[in-house]
Amino acid sequence: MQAVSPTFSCDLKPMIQTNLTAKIARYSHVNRNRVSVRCSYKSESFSFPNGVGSSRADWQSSCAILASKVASAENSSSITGSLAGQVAAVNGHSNDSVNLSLVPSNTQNGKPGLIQPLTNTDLSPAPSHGSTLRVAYQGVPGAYSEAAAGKAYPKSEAIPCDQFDVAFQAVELWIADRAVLPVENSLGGSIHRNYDLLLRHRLHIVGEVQIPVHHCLLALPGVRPDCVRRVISHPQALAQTEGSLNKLTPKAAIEAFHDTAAAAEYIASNNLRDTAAVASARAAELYGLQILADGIQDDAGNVTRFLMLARDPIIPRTDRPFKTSIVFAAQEREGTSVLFKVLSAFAFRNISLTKIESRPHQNCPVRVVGDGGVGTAKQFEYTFYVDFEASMAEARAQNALSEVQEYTSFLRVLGSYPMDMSPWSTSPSEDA
Ligand SMILES: O=C(O)C(=O)C[C@]1(C(=O)O)C=C[C@@H](O)C=C1
Repeated sequence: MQAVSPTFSCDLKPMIQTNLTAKIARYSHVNRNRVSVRCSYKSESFSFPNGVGSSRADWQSSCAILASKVASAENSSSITGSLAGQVAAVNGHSNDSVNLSLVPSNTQNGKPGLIQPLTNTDLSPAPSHGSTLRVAYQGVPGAYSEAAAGKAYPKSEAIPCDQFDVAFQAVELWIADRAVLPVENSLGGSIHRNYDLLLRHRLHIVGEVQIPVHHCLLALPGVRPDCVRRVISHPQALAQTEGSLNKLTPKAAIEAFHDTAAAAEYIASNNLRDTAAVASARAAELYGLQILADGIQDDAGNVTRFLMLARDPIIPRTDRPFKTSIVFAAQEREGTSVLFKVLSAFAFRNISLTKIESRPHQNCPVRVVGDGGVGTAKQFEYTFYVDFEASMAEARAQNALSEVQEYTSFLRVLGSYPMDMSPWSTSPSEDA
């Protein structure tokens, strides 16, 4: 074992070690007495003074708890960076309701730098945070997901995460109280990754928000559209502006980026005069870019639907329109008719479906069927995601699901939640 501080010794996987060592070093400086750890990653046996188990999961959660103490000490001594106050309204949502200051920013030459999104090496339970709701979203400030988080939870602290998976984990590990993540766009279609993650994680859908997505083409001040050789953005945003980009920058290469606002920030921080980003007007303002073209989405009514996720479900009600989301896999013996039977269970009860999505079955994506002496047929296996317009508090929804259960090998209710019936800029739900 290698000692890294008087109170901490470990033999860790390098990535964890680097991260933790740096944090411990800083933490020790702040409050040396509260860190006392002895651990070993490879042998999977650890001894923490507070007593942790011996599994890898225990180890990971112990790392998380330890790192949270670091974060806690750091937070109480020196949270500095905040973009709050620098940001303007986006998509009709006033920024005065969204606090963007959670993640401490870097400092560059003594000045506050850019907010760093959470990464999965940062995940650790957060310290007590008072009563402000913390909402994880994927992207950096200026992303549409941040606007969605602000619409869903107007008085919240928005927590940027670098990946969708990190936003899920942030809620599971109590770093955040909610996550707001996109699932579909009216032009680009479904965001499949989030469907897969809904199944992999155990969070509940507690609401939905839809926001109009109004894209701009952004570049450094002084750059003309004909100088643009490359356009970067989130793949969904590029898909939603394909027609406009063909006209505006026909010769430019199109490249995918993590999120729209990160693309804008990348251009600004690297002073790229030949590159433009597809992003929001708020991203232009945040990162000091000019708007070369406004409203470049291929359909004026471009809208993205986001799910609000929490550790606990809400109690379904019947006094307002509710939607329920389920996921299921077919029972093998039901064969190809299972989808028809499931959909009939809703149709007979006059329950409208609003969405159906199929994804490869995570455990068994292909099933080998028969062998008539001419080779082996391979049948693709799916999990189906269905949204229907009814509350789980209604008998017709409960009866439909009892019937669906007969045809399925697996059925999970992802959530029963109020539909977003709001005009664009108001909050859809007080329950969630
Ligand atoms: O990149 C962003 O700004 C996001 O919030 C992500 C995202 C997406 O994943 O679809 C969200 C809404 C828009 O449809 C474009 C991109």
